[in-house]
Amino acid sequence: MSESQTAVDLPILDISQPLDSSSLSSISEACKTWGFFLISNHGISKDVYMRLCMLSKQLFGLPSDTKLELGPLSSTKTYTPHFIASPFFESLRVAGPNFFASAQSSANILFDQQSLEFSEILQEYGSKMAELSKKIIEVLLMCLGDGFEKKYYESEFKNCHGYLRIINYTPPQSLENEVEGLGMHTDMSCVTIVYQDEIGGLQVRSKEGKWMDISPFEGTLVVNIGDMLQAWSNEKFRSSEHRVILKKPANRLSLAFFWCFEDEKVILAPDEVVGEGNMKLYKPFVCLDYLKFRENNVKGKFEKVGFTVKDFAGIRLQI
Ligand SMILES: O=C(O)CCC(=O)C(=O)O
Ligand SMILES: [Fe+2]
Repeated sequence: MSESQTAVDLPILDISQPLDSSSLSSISEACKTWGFFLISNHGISKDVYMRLCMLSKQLFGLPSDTKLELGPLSSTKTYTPHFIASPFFESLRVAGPNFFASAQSSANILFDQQSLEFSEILQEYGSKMAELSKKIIEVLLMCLGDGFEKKYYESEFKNCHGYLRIINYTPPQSLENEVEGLGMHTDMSCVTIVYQDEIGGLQVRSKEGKWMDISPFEGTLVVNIGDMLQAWSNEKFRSSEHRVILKKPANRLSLAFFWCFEDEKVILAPDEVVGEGNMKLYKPFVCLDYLKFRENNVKGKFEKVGFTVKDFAGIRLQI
């Protein structure tokens, strides 16, 4: 089957404009069906993106021993080396809200001379992502109900925080079989914003279990719903399984920004979000307890063992 036949057609939200009712309904629908949509006019210039890519490539090009000084066994634990997520995957985590300081502490260990450029650009990118995340949460609250952004933004989402993962996928040796760069998973965040390069390979699993391409689309970023928001919205939004397939013998770079509830938050869908006559699908749970639950399980393998947010806090009907 050709690529175009399996690509999913996602709505594009112009995040710089006030929302009209037709885009609100297409975003609602996409979040329900796919848990994914695209945003345009996001305010990240091509120049900032290119500079960040260049610096990231430099960083991942360093010798393995150097990178390992950042993790996973070192005190910083910001670097995830190959073979943890997959043989092709490596990543660097930069934590907010002070992205500058977080990037600087990694750069100090990696680079001999001070790399101010790296930290400055990450501060710019990270703070822009935090701003976008806030806007996206407001839009999603509007999707859930009239006036809900006023009602719930301050009381529920104001302590959200974000972190960035710069991901490098090294090219596979052979492309004869489909190669997974990152196995099937759901994100634990409220929302994730992904800047994927032109290589492609990000896929979402349909409710029927079919893998669909999320093709790169110039000028847009990919937004997806995570487990925290699936639970908080009582499944009005879907946290979909997704993965990355390596189809080309080329390096792939992506920037994934995760916007999450604070660790101590108790996640519980408000009655009004659940809606009259509907059942609550999740027991209240503490955010950090879910994160720990996921950490203690082997990464990936969602099909085999139950460890989604549904398994953790879902209310099961007695039949
Ligand atoms: O690399 C990508 O395009 C997506 C990465 C992703 O799904 C993740 O890091 O959770
Ligand atoms: Fe993901």
